[in-house]
Amino acid sequence: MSDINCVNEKKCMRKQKRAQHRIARDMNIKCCDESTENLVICNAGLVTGFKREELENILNEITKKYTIIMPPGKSYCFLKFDDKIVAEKVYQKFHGRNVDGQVTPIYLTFSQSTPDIEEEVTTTEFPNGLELIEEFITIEEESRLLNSINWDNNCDVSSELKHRNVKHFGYEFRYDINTVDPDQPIAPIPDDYKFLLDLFQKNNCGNHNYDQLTINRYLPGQGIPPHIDTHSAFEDSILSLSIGSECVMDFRKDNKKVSLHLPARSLLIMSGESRYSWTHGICPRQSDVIKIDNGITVKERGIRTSFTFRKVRRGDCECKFYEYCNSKRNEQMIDEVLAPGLELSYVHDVYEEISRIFKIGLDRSTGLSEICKKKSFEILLSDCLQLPFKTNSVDAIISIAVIHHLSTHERRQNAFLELLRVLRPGGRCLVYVWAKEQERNSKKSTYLRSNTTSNDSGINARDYQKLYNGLMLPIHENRTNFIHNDVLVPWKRKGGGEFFRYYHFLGDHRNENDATDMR
Ligand SMILES: O=C(O)CCC(=O)C(=O)O
Ligand SMILES: [Fe+2]
Repeated sequence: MSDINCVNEKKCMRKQKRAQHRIARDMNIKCCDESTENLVICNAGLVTGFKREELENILNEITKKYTIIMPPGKSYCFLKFDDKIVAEKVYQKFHGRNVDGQVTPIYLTFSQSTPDIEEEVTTTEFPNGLELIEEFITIEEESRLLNSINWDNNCDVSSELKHRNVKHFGYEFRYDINTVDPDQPIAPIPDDYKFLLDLFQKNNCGNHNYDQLTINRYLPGQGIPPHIDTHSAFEDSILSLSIGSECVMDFRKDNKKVSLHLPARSLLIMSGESRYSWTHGICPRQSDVIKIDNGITVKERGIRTSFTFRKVRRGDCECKFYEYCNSKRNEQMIDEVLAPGLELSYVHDVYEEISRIFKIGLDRSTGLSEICKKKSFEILLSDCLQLPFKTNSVDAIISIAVIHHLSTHERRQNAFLELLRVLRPGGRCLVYVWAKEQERNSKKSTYLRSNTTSNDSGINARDYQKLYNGLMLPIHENRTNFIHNDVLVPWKRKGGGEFFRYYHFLGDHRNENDATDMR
């Protein structure tokens, strides 16, 4: 320990609160003011350069029995002790104080749990289904390909993204919605590139009828965020030919990371597990560390151009990697056993919690009903699956923003049936739900238009998954297109922090339609 110096208490609390919200959002871990056997160091982690050994030295002064969990890429870390008395001791001794290895005081908070993750392990073993063919094309072919691209030609479907330039052939891959429209072909893959398609066939490079090509050009310092190419957009087997310069591409799954050196003229084949459940990305750096025969070295990056060939999918993805799949597979993961718990935690509890801000309401939430009662409004506490009305007894019903909170097709259908049951013959009903599609006649909805920050990162919501009873749900990025049918939508609180509400977006024309499916 060096220079024990307790800092301003208010500042400590402010930092603590901010970190608590971040940890709840990132890890779904609730921090608390009462003591538990878990602690979070809010502002020191692998990203801030905090070393496990330094932390061990500090903790060893108090106890030898603890577990340190340092999530990769995070500026905080977790400590687990055998009992809360020890955790309290550690809190008292270190919260708001300077410790060795950190330039600023560290802030601690208790938490209800610790993440169930291991640290990132770098391996050299290729993910299943990943293959790299070096010298796939000749130097002459490489320069022919490079010369064939005219980046100033705006006739092609091209765009200058924040991170790189791209051109598309066959179909446009829309980075804002992470998908292609299979019904809107664009200029086909140019004849100049047909020799590549023949080479793929000759070398048995996965799916042979590639009909979509994206050319990416990366300047030194540019990259592509980690992502999985949208399952519903493309078939299995995605090929990427590197030309002009080499680079290192990182593959990640769970806590595993594989950094793969892609030499110029090499062909990368991603299929099966590596295509469906590992992310791939290129870190925006000026240079890469690569292995050579007699050790490792640093290679400055040049301009790398990649030709990515894919086959546009028609119909649903049938992969077995459900938790990464945006085709209607998410739906299958939510069954009648999980549904009530999911809706309780991520719909009803949220509305109970926020009911204070509503002025009127007719709801399942006791909080909202209380407010109405106090204002002398007529109010019924009820569940949309069991309406407290006689059959054929109601003239008109308005159901606003309710049915999209039910998490299975059957439950949504039952809600519609329940509305129909109570409605008298000739009665009228208006149902209002969130739609998956947010564009009409190529015009974006107000919801999308009110987004002030562009989202051309190529990252899709899948990158923000949240674990619930073994169920993975993507966290939606507000004011962007809905990529998945089942998501958690964050509700930002004015004072910081957020609630997550479960939503099922209806109306995706390729998926079920809960209302019209009823016969
Ligand atoms: O540049 C590459 O090799 C990969 C490009 C890519 O992953 C993509 O466009 O989805
Ligand atoms: Fe990709």
